[in-house]
Amino acid sequence: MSRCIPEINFAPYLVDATSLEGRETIQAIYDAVSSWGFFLLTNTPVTQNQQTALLNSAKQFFDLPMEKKVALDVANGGVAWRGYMPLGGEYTHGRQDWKEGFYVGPEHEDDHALTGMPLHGRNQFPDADLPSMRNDVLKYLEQVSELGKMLTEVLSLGLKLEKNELRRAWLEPEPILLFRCFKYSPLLEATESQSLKESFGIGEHTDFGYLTILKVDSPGLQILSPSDEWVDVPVIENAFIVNVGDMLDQLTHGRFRSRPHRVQRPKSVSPPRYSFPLFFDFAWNTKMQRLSLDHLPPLTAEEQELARKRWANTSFRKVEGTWAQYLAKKVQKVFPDLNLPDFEPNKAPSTRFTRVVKA
Ligand SMILES: O=C(O)CCC(=O)C(=O)O
Ligand SMILES: [Fe+2]
Repeated sequence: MSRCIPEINFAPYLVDATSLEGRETIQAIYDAVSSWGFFLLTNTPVTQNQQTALLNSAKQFFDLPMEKKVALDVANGGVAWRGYMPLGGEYTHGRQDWKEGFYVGPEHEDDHALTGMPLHGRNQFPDADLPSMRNDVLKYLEQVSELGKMLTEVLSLGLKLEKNELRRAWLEPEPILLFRCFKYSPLLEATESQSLKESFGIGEHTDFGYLTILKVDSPGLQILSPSDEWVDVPVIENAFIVNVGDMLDQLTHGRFRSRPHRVQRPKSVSPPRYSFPLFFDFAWNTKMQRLSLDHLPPLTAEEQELARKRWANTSFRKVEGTWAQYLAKKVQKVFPDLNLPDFEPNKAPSTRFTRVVKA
């Protein structure tokens, strides 16, 4: 097994999914998610212009004076969970992450059927100070979300299902999108305490849901290889890092792997690092049911044992109920004072601990 994360060219699939090269692309993605749980994807339809506009907007946002940013604090956005996340505001396994964030979702009108539910509602953009940011970010989100839908078709085909099967089952009427802009500031050798110097941008974790589609501007992301070694993910301009979340691992009986990763802080002499994960998730009311994959060769005993070990580290016990129930449980951790409806059946495997916000 190579020590490098698989790098996959998406172009042949886009040109003709049924050609030999198109089918090889589907197989390469299937192999990557079944081993590393991660891959680098080049030549996607997400335009270079949109990626540059997003990066520039995010840089300008994080450069705004602090009072402008805290005016958009996620705490003011309520359960929509949108806005500015200050430095040190999030924890992974009880340790403070060292990054600032800006959280975005699709802009839901007040009459949207799910407005008022967790993760739905309006964004908090700095419209007065950075009037172009709203459009730059939302357009990018739209394009990457389209990419997520295409990748869902690829996974469907890879699992020898109908092209539209997973899209219909998982993403209708619309996927849940949790989009984040992160800024990781370099270490300040002179002033920081030893424990802070040893901290991560984001500590070791697995992602929670379906699929993460990540853009980064510089190195820092490390993933645990199939042979359990930490390896650096190289930076390829305009490429995306795609990875499997815990729920996708579960739904595929461990055929696709949700794997640990972490982010190192930039060295003291480096510029800040920016990254843009889109947590591309199942639609709100999607029923959580393991796929019926009996038409595929069964997993080997070793693969099954690896899956069992992955899940042993989570609080996953049952796959049942709707995706909303898992998400609400996660949001409830952030907003414990909220009286959410009965979301009991699932013990969400929330590996990321977030700041508590008093309602
Ligand atoms: O910043 C990165 O490169 C990765 C971020 C990440 O793993 C996450 O937000 O879950
Ligand atoms: Fe992650």
